[in-house]
Amino acid sequence: MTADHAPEADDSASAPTGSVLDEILAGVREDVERRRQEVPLERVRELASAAPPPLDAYAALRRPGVAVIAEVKRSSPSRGPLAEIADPADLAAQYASGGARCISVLTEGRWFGGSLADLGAVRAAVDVPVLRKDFVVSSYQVHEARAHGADLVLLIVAALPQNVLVGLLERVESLGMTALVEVHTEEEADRALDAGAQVIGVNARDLRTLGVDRSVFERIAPGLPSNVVKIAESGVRGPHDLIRYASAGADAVLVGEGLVTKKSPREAVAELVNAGNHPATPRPVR
Ligand SMILES: O=P(O)(O)OC[C@@H](O)[C@@H](O)c1c[nH]c2ccccc12
Repeated sequence: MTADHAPEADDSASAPTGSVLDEILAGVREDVERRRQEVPLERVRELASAAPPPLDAYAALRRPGVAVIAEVKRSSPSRGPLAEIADPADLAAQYASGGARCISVLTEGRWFGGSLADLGAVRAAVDVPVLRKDFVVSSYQVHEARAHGADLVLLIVAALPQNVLVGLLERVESLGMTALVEVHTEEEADRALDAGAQVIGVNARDLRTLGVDRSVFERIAPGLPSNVVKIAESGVRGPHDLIRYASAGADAVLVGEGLVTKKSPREAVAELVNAGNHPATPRPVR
Protein backbone atom coordinates (compact mmCIF):
# COMPACT_ATOMS: atom_id res chain seq x y z
CA MET A 1 0.00 0.00 0.00
CA THR A 2 1.31 3.48 -0.77
CA ALA A 3 0.80 6.51 1.45
CA ASP A 4 -1.49 7.99 -1.23
CA HIS A 5 -3.89 5.09 -0.96
CA ALA A 6 -3.87 4.74 2.80
CA PRO A 7 -7.23 5.21 4.50
CA GLU A 8 -8.08 8.54 6.14
CA ALA A 9 -6.98 8.70 9.76
CA ASP A 10 -10.56 8.53 11.02
CA ASP A 11 -11.60 5.90 8.52
CA SER A 12 -12.26 2.70 10.42
CA ALA A 13 -12.22 0.59 7.23
CA SER A 14 -10.83 -2.87 7.80
CA ALA A 15 -7.13 -3.55 7.35
CA PRO A 16 -5.81 -4.35 3.92
CA THR A 17 -4.20 -7.77 3.63
CA GLY A 18 -0.81 -7.61 5.36
CA SER A 19 -1.10 -4.83 7.93
CA VAL A 20 0.51 -1.40 7.59
CA LEU A 21 2.52 -2.22 10.72
CA ASP A 22 4.00 -5.35 9.08
CA GLU A 23 4.98 -3.34 6.02
CA ILE A 24 6.61 -0.62 8.12
CA LEU A 25 8.48 -3.20 10.21
CA ALA A 26 9.91 -4.90 7.11
CA GLY A 27 11.35 -1.58 5.91
CA VAL A 28 12.68 -0.73 9.37
CA ARG A 29 14.54 -4.07 9.59
CA GLU A 30 16.23 -3.40 6.23
CA ASP A 31 17.21 0.11 7.28
CA VAL A 32 18.63 -1.07 10.61
CA GLU A 33 20.73 -3.71 8.83
CA ARG A 34 22.10 -1.10 6.43
CA ARG A 35 23.07 1.24 9.28
CA ARG A 36 24.63 -1.64 11.21
CA GLN A 37 26.93 -2.31 8.23
CA GLU A 38 27.92 1.36 8.15
CA VAL A 39 28.32 1.94 11.88
CA PRO A 40 29.09 -1.19 13.91
CA LEU A 41 27.44 -1.72 17.29
CA GLU A 42 30.77 -1.21 19.06
CA ARG A 43 31.02 2.32 17.66
CA VAL A 44 27.40 3.16 18.56
CA ARG A 45 28.04 1.91 22.11
CA GLU A 46 31.05 4.23 22.38
CA LEU A 47 29.00 7.20 21.18
CA ALA A 48 26.24 6.27 23.64
CA SER A 49 28.61 6.21 26.59
CA ALA A 50 30.11 9.56 25.52
CA ALA A 51 26.65 11.23 25.37
CA PRO A 52 25.51 13.50 28.25
CA PRO A 53 23.53 11.44 30.81
CA PRO A 54 19.78 10.98 30.18
CA LEU A 55 17.18 13.19 31.89
CA ASP A 56 14.57 11.73 34.23
CA ALA A 57 11.51 11.63 31.97
CA TYR A 58 9.35 9.75 34.50
CA ALA A 59 9.77 12.58 37.01
CA ALA A 60 9.12 15.23 34.34
CA LEU A 61 5.88 13.56 33.28
CA ARG A 62 4.65 13.11 36.88
CA ARG A 63 4.78 16.81 37.73
CA PRO A 64 1.34 18.44 38.34
CA GLY A 65 -0.87 19.35 35.39
CA VAL A 66 -1.41 17.38 32.19
CA ALA A 67 1.96 17.20 30.40
CA VAL A 68 2.16 17.97 26.70
CA ILE A 69 4.57 15.84 24.65
CA ALA A 70 5.01 17.69 21.37
CA GLU A 71 6.07 15.73 18.30
CA VAL A 72 8.34 16.60 15.38
CA LYS A 73 6.40 14.81 12.59
CA ARG A 74 6.90 15.54 8.91
CA SER A 75 4.68 12.93 7.36
CA SER A 76 2.51 9.93 8.23
CA PRO A 77 1.26 6.81 6.46
CA SER A 78 -2.35 7.89 7.00
CA ARG A 79 -2.03 11.53 5.95
CA GLY A 80 1.06 11.72 3.75
CA PRO A 81 3.14 14.92 4.07
CA LEU A 82 1.94 17.04 7.02
CA ALA A 83 4.41 19.92 7.17
CA GLU A 84 7.67 21.19 5.71
CA ILE A 85 9.93 21.14 8.74
CA ALA A 86 13.07 22.85 7.50
CA ASP A 87 14.56 23.20 10.97
CA PRO A 88 13.48 20.58 13.52
CA ALA A 89 15.67 22.20 16.20
CA ASP A 90 13.79 25.49 15.79
CA LEU A 91 10.40 23.72 15.93
CA ALA A 92 11.45 21.87 19.10
CA ALA A 93 12.67 25.13 20.67
CA GLN A 94 9.25 26.67 19.92
CA TYR A 95 7.52 23.66 21.51
CA ALA A 96 9.70 23.97 24.61
CA SER A 97 9.09 27.71 24.94
CA GLY A 98 5.34 27.01 24.67
CA GLY A 99 5.70 24.74 27.71
CA ALA A 100 6.05 21.24 26.23
CA ARG A 101 7.22 18.89 29.01
CA CYS A 102 8.91 16.57 26.52
CA ILE A 103 9.68 16.48 22.77
CA SER A 104 8.98 13.44 20.59
CA VAL A 105 11.05 13.04 17.43
CA LEU A 106 10.01 10.58 14.74
CA THR A 107 13.17 8.99 13.40
CA GLU A 108 11.60 6.49 10.95
CA GLY A 109 12.46 7.64 7.42
CA ARG A 110 10.33 5.83 4.84
CA TRP A 111 6.83 6.56 6.14
CA PHE A 112 7.35 9.43 8.56
CA GLY A 113 10.22 11.33 6.89
CA GLY A 114 12.27 11.41 10.09
CA SER A 115 15.92 10.67 10.85
CA LEU A 116 18.43 10.27 13.65
CA ALA A 117 19.87 13.61 12.53
CA ASP A 118 16.53 15.18 13.52
CA LEU A 119 16.84 13.57 16.95
CA GLY A 120 20.37 14.89 17.44
CA ALA A 121 19.42 18.38 16.31
CA VAL A 122 16.43 18.49 18.68
CA ARG A 123 18.52 17.14 21.58
CA ALA A 124 21.00 20.00 21.12
CA ALA A 125 18.21 22.61 21.01
CA VAL A 126 16.15 21.86 24.16
CA ASP A 127 16.70 20.95 27.79
CA VAL A 128 13.52 18.89 28.30
CA PRO A 129 13.48 15.09 27.85
CA VAL A 130 13.48 13.86 24.24
CA LEU A 131 11.76 10.69 22.96
CA ARG A 132 13.04 8.57 20.08
CA LYS A 133 9.78 7.69 18.30
CA ASP A 134 10.41 4.79 15.95
CA PHE A 135 9.67 1.14 15.40
CA VAL A 136 12.35 -0.25 17.68
CA VAL A 137 12.93 -3.95 17.10
CA SER A 138 16.58 -4.40 18.07
CA SER A 139 18.93 -3.29 20.83
CA TYR A 140 21.09 -1.65 18.14
CA GLN A 141 18.35 1.00 17.81
CA VAL A 142 18.29 1.52 21.59
CA HIS A 143 22.03 2.27 21.58
CA GLU A 144 21.52 4.58 18.59
CA ALA A 145 18.84 6.44 20.53
CA ARG A 146 21.21 7.03 23.46
CA ALA A 147 24.07 7.99 21.13
CA HIS A 148 21.81 10.73 19.71
CA GLY A 149 20.84 12.01 23.16
CA ALA A 150 17.43 10.38 23.66
CA ASP A 151 16.01 10.17 27.20
CA LEU A 152 13.04 8.00 26.26
CA VAL A 153 12.57 5.23 23.71
CA LEU A 154 9.23 4.09 22.29
CA LEU A 155 8.55 0.34 22.39
CA ILE A 156 5.40 -0.77 20.54
CA VAL A 157 3.90 -3.91 22.07
CA ALA A 158 2.10 -4.87 18.82
CA ALA A 159 5.46 -4.96 17.03
CA LEU A 160 7.30 -7.19 19.53
CA PRO A 161 7.10 -10.73 20.87
CA GLN A 162 6.97 -10.66 24.70
CA ASN A 163 10.56 -11.88 25.23
CA VAL A 164 11.88 -9.21 22.85
CA LEU A 165 9.78 -6.51 24.56
CA VAL A 166 11.20 -7.53 27.95
CA GLY A 167 14.77 -7.56 26.60
CA LEU A 168 14.47 -4.15 24.95
CA LEU A 169 12.87 -2.61 28.03
CA GLU A 170 15.75 -3.86 30.14
CA ARG A 171 18.24 -2.48 27.62
CA VAL A 172 16.56 0.95 27.62
CA GLU A 173 16.66 1.06 31.43
CA SER A 174 20.24 -0.24 31.63
CA LEU A 175 21.29 2.82 29.62
CA GLY A 176 19.47 5.07 32.11
CA MET A 177 16.61 5.91 29.75
CA THR A 178 12.85 5.50 30.18
CA ALA A 179 10.77 3.19 27.98
CA LEU A 180 7.45 4.52 26.71
CA VAL A 181 5.56 1.30 26.07
CA GLU A 182 2.76 1.71 23.55
CA VAL A 183 -0.46 -0.32 23.61
CA HIS A 184 -3.76 -0.29 21.75
CA THR A 185 -5.73 -3.12 23.45
CA GLU A 186 -6.30 -4.42 27.00
CA GLU A 187 -4.29 -7.52 26.14
CA GLU A 188 -1.32 -5.39 25.05
CA ALA A 189 -1.66 -3.33 28.26
CA ASP A 190 -1.37 -6.55 30.30
CA ARG A 191 1.76 -7.46 28.33
CA ALA A 192 3.23 -3.99 28.97
CA LEU A 193 2.60 -4.33 32.72
CA ASP A 194 4.01 -7.87 32.80
CA ALA A 195 7.16 -6.54 31.12
CA GLY A 196 7.48 -3.95 33.93
CA ALA A 197 6.52 -0.79 32.02
CA GLN A 198 6.38 2.36 34.18
CA VAL A 199 5.27 4.65 31.37
CA ILE A 200 2.47 3.43 29.10
CA GLY A 201 1.13 5.18 26.01
CA VAL A 202 -2.32 4.24 24.76
CA ASN A 203 -2.40 4.95 21.03
CA ALA A 204 -5.86 5.88 19.75
CA ARG A 205 -4.59 4.94 16.29
CA ASP A 206 -4.57 1.26 15.39
CA LEU A 207 -1.23 0.78 13.64
CA ARG A 208 -2.64 -2.18 11.72
CA THR A 209 -5.47 -0.21 10.09
CA LEU A 210 -4.52 3.44 10.87
CA GLY A 211 -8.07 4.10 12.13
CA VAL A 212 -8.37 6.47 15.12
CA ASP A 213 -10.68 5.72 18.06
CA ARG A 214 -10.29 8.14 20.98
CA SER A 215 -12.41 5.95 23.28
CA VAL A 216 -9.62 3.34 23.45
CA PHE A 217 -7.84 5.42 26.12
CA GLU A 218 -11.03 5.57 28.21
CA ARG A 219 -11.33 1.79 28.09
CA ILE A 220 -7.70 0.96 28.93
CA ALA A 221 -6.43 3.72 31.26
CA PRO A 222 -8.65 2.92 34.28
CA GLY A 223 -7.10 -0.57 34.43
CA LEU A 224 -3.54 0.77 34.80
CA PRO A 225 -1.98 1.11 38.28
CA SER A 226 -1.57 4.62 39.69
CA ASN A 227 2.25 4.54 39.69
CA VAL A 228 2.22 4.10 35.90
CA VAL A 229 2.43 7.31 33.86
CA LYS A 230 -0.49 7.23 31.40
CA ILE A 231 -0.05 8.93 28.07
CA ALA A 232 -2.87 9.44 25.55
CA GLU A 233 -1.37 9.27 22.06
CA SER A 234 -2.86 10.55 18.80
CA GLY A 235 -5.97 12.45 17.82
CA VAL A 236 -5.45 15.60 19.93
CA ARG A 237 -6.71 18.45 17.71
CA GLY A 238 -7.02 21.05 20.46
CA PRO A 239 -7.76 21.68 24.16
CA HIS A 240 -11.11 19.82 24.15
CA ASP A 241 -9.39 16.52 23.26
CA LEU A 242 -6.79 17.09 26.00
CA ILE A 243 -9.59 17.71 28.53
CA ARG A 244 -11.40 14.57 27.40
CA TYR A 245 -8.25 12.48 27.83
CA ALA A 246 -7.50 14.13 31.20
CA SER A 247 -11.01 13.22 32.41
CA ALA A 248 -10.14 9.60 31.67
CA GLY A 249 -6.92 9.84 33.73
CA ALA A 250 -4.23 10.98 31.29
CA ASP A 251 -1.01 12.28 32.87
CA ALA A 252 0.13 13.42 29.44
CA VAL A 253 -0.96 13.76 25.82
CA LEU A 254 1.28 13.17 22.80
CA VAL A 255 0.48 15.49 19.90
CA GLY A 256 1.87 15.54 16.36
CA GLU A 257 -0.38 16.58 13.51
CA GLY A 258 -2.33 19.02 15.71
CA LEU A 259 0.88 21.03 16.26
CA VAL A 260 2.99 20.73 13.10
CA THR A 261 0.08 22.00 10.98
CA LYS A 262 -0.40 25.17 13.09
CA LYS A 263 0.88 28.60 12.05
CA SER A 264 2.33 29.12 15.52
CA PRO A 265 3.36 25.79 17.04
CA ARG A 266 4.54 27.66 20.16
CA GLU A 267 1.08 29.14 20.74
CA ALA A 268 -0.64 25.86 19.90
CA VAL A 269 1.44 24.10 22.59
CA ALA A 270 0.81 26.93 25.08
CA GLU A 271 -2.97 26.59 24.56
CA LEU A 272 -2.79 22.88 25.35
CA VAL A 273 -0.50 23.46 28.35
CA ASN A 274 -2.91 26.10 29.71
CA ALA A 275 -5.84 23.70 29.33
CA GLY A 276 -3.78 21.03 31.12
CA ASN A 277 -3.08 23.40 34.03
CA HIS A 278 -6.61 24.81 34.28
CA PRO A 279 -8.23 24.24 37.69
CA ALA A 280 -11.34 22.77 36.02
CA THR A 281 -9.31 20.14 34.17
CA PRO A 282 -9.42 16.80 36.01
CA ARG A 283 -6.18 15.71 37.71
CA PRO A 284 -4.89 12.17 37.47
CA VAL A 285 -5.83 10.35 40.70
CA ARG A 286 -2.82 8.87 42.53
O1 LIG B 1 -0.36 13.16 14.83
P1 LIG B 1 -1.15 12.73 16.02
O2 LIG B 1 -2.52 12.18 15.69
O3 LIG B 1 -1.20 13.80 17.07
O4 LIG B 1 -0.34 11.48 16.64
C1 LIG B 1 0.89 11.66 17.30
C2 LIG B 1 1.45 10.29 17.74
O5 LIG B 1 0.58 9.73 18.66
C3 LIG B 1 1.67 9.38 16.55
O6 LIG B 1 2.61 9.99 15.71
C4 LIG B 1 2.15 7.98 16.94
C5 LIG B 1 1.80 7.29 18.06
N1 LIG B 1 2.41 6.10 18.12
C6 LIG B 1 3.21 5.98 17.03
C7 LIG B 1 4.07 4.96 16.66
C8 LIG B 1 4.80 5.13 15.53
C9 LIG B 1 4.67 6.26 14.73
C10 LIG B 1 3.80 7.30 15.10
C11 LIG B 1 3.08 7.17 16.25
